[in-house]
Amino acid sequence: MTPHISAQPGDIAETVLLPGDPRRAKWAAETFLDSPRLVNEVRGMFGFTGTWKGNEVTIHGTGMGMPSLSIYVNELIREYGARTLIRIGSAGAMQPQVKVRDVVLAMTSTTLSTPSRGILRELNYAPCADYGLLAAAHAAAAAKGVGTHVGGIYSSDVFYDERPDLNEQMQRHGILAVEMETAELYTLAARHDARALSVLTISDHLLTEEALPPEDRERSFGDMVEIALEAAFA
Ligand SMILES: O=P(O)(O)O[C@H]1O[C@H](CO)[C@@H](O)[C@H]1O
Ligand SMILES: O=c1cc[nH]c(=O)[nH]1
Repeated sequence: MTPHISAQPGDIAETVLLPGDPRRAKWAAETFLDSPRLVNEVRGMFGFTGTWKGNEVTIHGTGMGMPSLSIYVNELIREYGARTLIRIGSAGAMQPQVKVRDVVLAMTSTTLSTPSRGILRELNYAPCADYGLLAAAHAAAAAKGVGTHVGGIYSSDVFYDERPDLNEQMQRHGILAVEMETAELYTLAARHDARALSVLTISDHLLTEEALPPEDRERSFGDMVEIALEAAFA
């Protein structure tokens, strides 16, 4: 038990899928896992453990933003032994070829800062995905025929951005999409010798200003859940 997770030792699988939204965790567990059982609900942050094709999987919310994700990922890795951590998140497209509902596999993530800045100090550390997970997710996405993009994303500390000049530079440098957690997830996984990947679905478009409603973000991104599960056990 930790300050934020009430699961008993053994209740959390080595493979953990990590949506920001705890209600996406509930939906994904009830939709894709066999025999899902609630293992955490401290602060309303749901975690469920079940099986997928006979493999044990936990799906646990992280909340929004890197400080919140950092709490859950530290506890999942250090106290519960999680070894494969795959974020299943929503993101805003930053390039015209990236469409709403496309999938983005984050190879790396640019940031202004992460909670790890305190230990990395002046180092511009480049967080990167686990290559095996990335390659397996790409193969799974291709087999599904989902519109998929692989490349760099931006992990922001704010949803309501007030730096259009920075977005312009990132668009110029090929950043595919913006979300709020991946840079810290990859940094923590590297520090603890775990595997990590972010599989994202585009929910908003910064150029066209399209935006999906909350219920779609919670309950309709099934392709990314299946891609994450297939990658985890490839
Ligand atoms: O849909 P989730 O996984 O929460 O991800 C994205 O959505 C939230 C903002 O609406 C941020 O957490 C961002 O990273
Ligand atoms: O535009 C968006 C969409 C999802 N998540 C973000 O952080 N930004």
